[in-house]
Amino acid sequence: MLRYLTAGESHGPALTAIIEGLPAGLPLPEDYVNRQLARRQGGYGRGGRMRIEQDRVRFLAGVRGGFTLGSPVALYIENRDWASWQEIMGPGAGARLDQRVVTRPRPGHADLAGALKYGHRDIRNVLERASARETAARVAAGSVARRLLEELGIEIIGHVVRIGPVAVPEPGGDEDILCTCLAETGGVAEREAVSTPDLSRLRELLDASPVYCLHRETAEAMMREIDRAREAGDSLGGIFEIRVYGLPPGLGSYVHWDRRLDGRLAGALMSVQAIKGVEIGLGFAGAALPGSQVHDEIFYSREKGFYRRTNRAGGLEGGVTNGEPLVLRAAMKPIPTLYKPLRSVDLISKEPFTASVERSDVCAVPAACVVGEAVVAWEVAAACVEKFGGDTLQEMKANYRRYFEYLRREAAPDMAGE
Ligand SMILES: Cc1cc2nc3c(=O)[nH]c(=O)nc-3n(C[C@H](O)[C@H](O)[C@H](O)COP(=O)(O)O)c2cc1C
Ligand SMILES: C=C(O[C@@H]1CC(C(=O)O)=C[C@@H](OP(=O)(O)O)[C@H]1O)C(=O)O
Repeated sequence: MLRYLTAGESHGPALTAIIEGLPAGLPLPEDYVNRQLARRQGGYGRGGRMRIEQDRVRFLAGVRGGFTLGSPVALYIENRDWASWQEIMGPGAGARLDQRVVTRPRPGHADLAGALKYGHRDIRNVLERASARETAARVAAGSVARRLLEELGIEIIGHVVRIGPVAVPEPGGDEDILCTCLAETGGVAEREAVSTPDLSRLRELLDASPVYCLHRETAEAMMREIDRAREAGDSLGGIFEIRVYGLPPGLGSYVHWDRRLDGRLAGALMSVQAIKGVEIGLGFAGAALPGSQVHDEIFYSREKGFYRRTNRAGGLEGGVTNGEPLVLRAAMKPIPTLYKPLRSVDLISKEPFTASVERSDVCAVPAACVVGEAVVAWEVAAACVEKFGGDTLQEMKANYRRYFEYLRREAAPDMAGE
């Protein structure tokens, strides 16, 4: 079983995670994880904190000579902002603590609900852990899962499909992803067509840039919208889409509610801070259509085996992967910390106030998309470990190969050479 826990406060010394259940022998360079951490930090619309942090992972346990040992992997990401917060966050926090107590809950954040739940009179005790700073640890853990999936030929790609009122026109189809990459500086890279079987160019583009969207014009309009929100002291949410390619049929199960992969994926995405909706395949649009326009008809040829011409189910039927790419979308609400003040009430004095803000992201949908890729990678890798098991990567790959041989024998005898 693959599992992980994270710990760490936003302005504490560091974030940590412990991962358990990885096979031994998985090549795991720190730089691989660092590339994903850098992608999460980027994206148009982020605030001042991202200029302070330079997230880099350090493996404290479970990795030796660049390979996993089969023992728990402990990882560590330093908070550079800690240097400015030691007096407030450190064990010696004393006199200054009284002056810096936070008693003004922000609507939309965990502040009020968290303070009431845990009996805190200083909202800092809530916001430090509720903060999406924690997603750096989740991306690090998810990158480890992603590395494992790469060994099995499984690819994960995410892209932004909506920022506030600006959405990409319907993507062309399942066959092609048209990708436009935007650097944080606002530079727009060449528009390129990338076909799904050849994902290497797309991966290169995405590695180079954290902000991406299917269409150049739309991406530019999204950035203008973020500028407008910043000038108005407001914030924006949006939607991102995650696709997973190269999956075998048969991950997850219909036999029990908590083994359904659709539920696990939706839960993982929904657990990301500020995510308020998740769709699989057609999702909510399917509710308005007749069944004949929703379900993916099944075809068979001796060369291909069973196949579909459409993928409206988003790669999942009965909570089980059906061999088509996974297509998942998540909706993020606008950032709750606003420069434009919203009304609230002081936790202690009960006096009404309008909030003042020191710094905040205006829009973090591209960053959330990278987090989305990570949590999806985690769930898919967990399902692979369940199905293919193995104490070593070699054993897991051999089990994986045998399963494919079985599928070929059953479904496409010609491909198995029979
Ligand atoms: C990558 C990322 C960055 C975020 N940045 C901020 C931020 O700068 N300010 C803020 O108030 N909320 C930010 N949020 C959202 C809050 O963390 C989130 O709204 C809060 O934890 C409450 O949880 P909920 O929105 O799921 O109810 C961010 C979320 C993500 C995923
Ligand atoms: C630190 C990160 O995001 C933070 C998430 C966050 C929140 O309330 O969720 C609030 C902001 O923190 P601060 O108040 O320190 O600027 C963001 O910068 C990060 O993504 O690494």
